[in-house]
Amino acid sequence: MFPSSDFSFSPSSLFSAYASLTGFLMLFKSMLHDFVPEQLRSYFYRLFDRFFTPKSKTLTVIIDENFGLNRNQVFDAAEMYLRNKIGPETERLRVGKTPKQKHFTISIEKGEEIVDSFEGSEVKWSYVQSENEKGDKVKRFYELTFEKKLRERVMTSYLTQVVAESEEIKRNLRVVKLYSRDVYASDDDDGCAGGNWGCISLEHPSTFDTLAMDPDAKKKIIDDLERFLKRREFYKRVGKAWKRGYLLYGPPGTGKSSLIAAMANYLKFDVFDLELSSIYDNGELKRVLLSTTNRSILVIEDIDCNAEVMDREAEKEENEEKVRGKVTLSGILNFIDGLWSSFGDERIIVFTTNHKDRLDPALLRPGRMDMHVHMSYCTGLGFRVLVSNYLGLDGLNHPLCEEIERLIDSTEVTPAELAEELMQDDDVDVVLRGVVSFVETRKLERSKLKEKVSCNKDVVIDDDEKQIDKLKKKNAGKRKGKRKSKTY
Ligand SMILES: Nc1ncnc2c1ncn2[C@@H]1O[C@H](COP(=O)(O)OP(=O)(O)OP(=O)(O)O)[C@@H](O)[C@H]1O
Ligand SMILES: [Mg+2]
Repeated sequence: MFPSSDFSFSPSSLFSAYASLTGFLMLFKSMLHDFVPEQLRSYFYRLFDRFFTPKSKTLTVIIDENFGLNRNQVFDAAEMYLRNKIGPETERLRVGKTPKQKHFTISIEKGEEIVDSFEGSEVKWSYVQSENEKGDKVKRFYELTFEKKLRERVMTSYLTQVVAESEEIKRNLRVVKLYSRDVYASDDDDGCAGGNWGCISLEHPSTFDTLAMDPDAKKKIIDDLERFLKRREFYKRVGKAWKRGYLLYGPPGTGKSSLIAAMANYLKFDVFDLELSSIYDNGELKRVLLSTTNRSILVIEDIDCNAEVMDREAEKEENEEKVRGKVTLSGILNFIDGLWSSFGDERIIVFTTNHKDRLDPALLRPGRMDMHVHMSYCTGLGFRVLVSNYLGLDGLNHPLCEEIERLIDSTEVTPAELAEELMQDDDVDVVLRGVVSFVETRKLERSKLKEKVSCNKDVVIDDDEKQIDKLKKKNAGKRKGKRKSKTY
């Protein structure tokens, strides 16, 4: 063992060691200059640099705005990704918005840095903008700096994660479009896919939160949509086109169209609303459908009401001449699961009908429409959603709600009718009394109607009508009186 004092260096010994090393290096350089031919000198200089320049532990990757003649996808992804990573230490930001944008766009200013974490280590982003002598911007790029040991992981996992997250952010910010063949170019049509369709922004406010329907059925639809989105590889593996069909059926005003809007807003998918009566024949149908885009919902409302869509039996009987100039069910089915169905990705097809029983069995065959969703009359639980949306009230907190829920569960009222009632007044008590009288009246009407049907009576029972009238008047009176004296 050496005594510890043998390892200590005095400042003077350090200085003299440094002086001799510097002297040696200068002598080496001058020898190099005098004795080594010029061609070999640069090689020795590089060798010299490599040994004596301190090694950096970090690596910096440059992400240019353009990649060849194209935009660099990683640059665009970084720009989007970093918006959500701006921390309190950032000192300068840029903010902007076009008239059509709903949200502000925030980005970092040149020279600013953003620190992100990846697998427990720091990665540092800085935004650089080079300028020429006149001050014109000539190049924009990001520098991504991280420890060298992370190189493989950053270049694969981290950058993949940046691109994926930026796609998700873009999807959430995207304005959903409603396409129709009846819409022509308007101020609002930027970003329309073109083709045979015009488009406007889908401003429908319906979401799964505002939709009054059985909570289990709602959850089933959301889960189904989620599963569908995640199954790109699955569809490829089993050799099925990546699309999903929903048949929404139920009486008018039960929320079929609202559900479509909720699906579009949830998935951020554009909606292509196809009016079959505007299509001349199967050939045109094919052209029109081929010009729809991926990640979209194709909607054909009231499929049973399209007189031109003949049932298959009738279609078989028609000769070719007659079928030309018509949209046939076969033409549509060919796009659902025939040869033409495999075009495009992430497609959703929705048919709606008020009368499922009138549909051709070919359309109802298992596997054709993947999910049949019954939009039924409002239930007590559905009413709670409406009360919360329209009155901003937790339904359970109002004494009348329990009575209404009970009434609703035992009669047939649509969410549309209840929504209408809930908008009648600003006073919550007045509104809920109105709902009670509306549902009571409906219940009485329904029971009398049923009675008439079951007894096969043609006679309208005067007393019943009077009773309904009386009830209506009484309830209207209740509503007026309520304005003066508040009970709840
Ligand atoms: N389930 C629901 N949840 C919330 N609001 C609803 C619901 N159903 C209907 N409404 C309200 O009623 C209006 C009409 O509903 P919607 O157009 O979705 O019904 P629909 O089933 O498509 O009717 P139709 O068969 O006549 O096309 C909606 O704008 C919404 O305000
Ligand atoms: Mg509808």
